[in-house]
Order: sequence, then C-alpha cells, then structure tokens
Amino acid sequence: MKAAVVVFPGSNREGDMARALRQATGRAPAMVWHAEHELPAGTDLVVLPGGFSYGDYLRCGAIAGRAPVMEAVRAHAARGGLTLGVCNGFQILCESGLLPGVLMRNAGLRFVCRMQHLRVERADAAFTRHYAPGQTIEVAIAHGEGNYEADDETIHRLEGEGRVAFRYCDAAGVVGGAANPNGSRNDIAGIYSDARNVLGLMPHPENLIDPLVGGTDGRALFASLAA
Ligand SMILES: NC(=O)CC[C@H](N)C(=O)O
Repeated sequence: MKAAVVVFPGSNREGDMARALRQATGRAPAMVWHAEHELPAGTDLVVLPGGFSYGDYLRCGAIAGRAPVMEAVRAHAARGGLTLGVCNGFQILCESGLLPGVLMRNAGLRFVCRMQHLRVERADAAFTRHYAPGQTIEVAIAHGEGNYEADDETIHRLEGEGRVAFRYCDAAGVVGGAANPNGSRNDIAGIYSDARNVLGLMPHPENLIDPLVGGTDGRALFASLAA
C-alpha cells in the first residue's frame, strides 16, 4: 500500500494521519504539497487530512478544492484510486465535487471538540472491512463546519445506494437527537462516492489508534486500507 498525504497551507493533522498510515502499512506515506501537479508514481491511496486549509477563508475547503494538486487527485479517484478525506479533507472532497453536498456551520454555531460515537453503516467497503456492520465506535471530532447538507434528491440517492458510511449515534448505538453534534442531515458523519473508492468523514479515526491517547477504534479503518 503506497499512500500519499496532501498538505495544504493550514493543514494540521497531516502528522497524525502519517502516523496512523505508518502504523497500519509499515511504511511512511509520501507528503505531497498542494502546489504539486502530480502524485508520486504508484500511489494507491490519497489522503486529504484535517486542518484549516487556507485559513478556512470563503468556506472550509473551498480554496483547497481548487488547488493545483486537486487535478491529480481527481484523476486518481476517477481511475478508481482509493481517496480518503478526514474533516477538512471531507470538506475539500465536497468542495472539489468529488463527493456531493456541502459542510455548513455547525447548527449550534460553535466549534465542537469532543469524543463522539459513530455507527458503522456497512463493512464491505475498502475502508471498513475490519469493522462489523452496525458496530458502534468512539472517535474524536473537532470542527466548526461539520453540518452535512445536500438537496433531498441527493440525500435519497445516498441513502438508497447505501453510501452513508458512518452516522452519529450515542454510546448505545442509537442514532439521532442529542447524539448529532452539528445538525447533519440524517445524522450523516461520512459518505462514499458512487463507486465507494472515495470516503469523506468529519470525525478523526487517525487520532484513535493508540490506547495512550484514549482508544483504538480508529485503527480498523487503516487496517482495512492496508489489507
Ligand atoms: N479538524 C478539522 O479538520 C477542522 C475543519 C475545519 N477547519 C472546521 O473547523 O470545520
């Protein structure tokens, strides 16, 4: 597994992401600056990490979605290449058109930083095969604009095609209500592209890979990719 992590001005989770990838794959990912026009030859997995790319100006991910490197990321995804966007990376995937919908300001208009339970909606994608379908996991969230919104037709299509990857839930696995930290439609925490080779999610699995820092529920995502 050859992974590449794209770094934008203002990214801040690229180190955490690189560590999680190294733990799972046994090799350090390539770090690719946003101004590049190409990905390293033989890249299997492209990761857009979390952070505050371009200072979150305009709207989180809006400028990064148009960065020079995104042409190569788009071509990689179009070839069926695995592409993962976490938090700001999810926002960038939506802003670049690689995933439908948009991440708006959290419904409570506050930055939310806390532990959060998620329900794994399916475990047959390249990103989730080391989880069990319906499994409840606990990871971290840290975002100001995580409120997933799309038009009704898009939501129906995502639901109908089984493209919701993770939903916000409580410790018992119950979805909805106060367990939704940001107002996302249908409690959506992450979605797949139509071919399921692109995954965007707001929570941070890369921060839950070591018992020393609170848990290991994020590990299975990276183990799935490395398998
Ligand atoms: N941790 C992150 O990637 C944060 C994403 C974005 N800056 C937000 O606040 O919504």
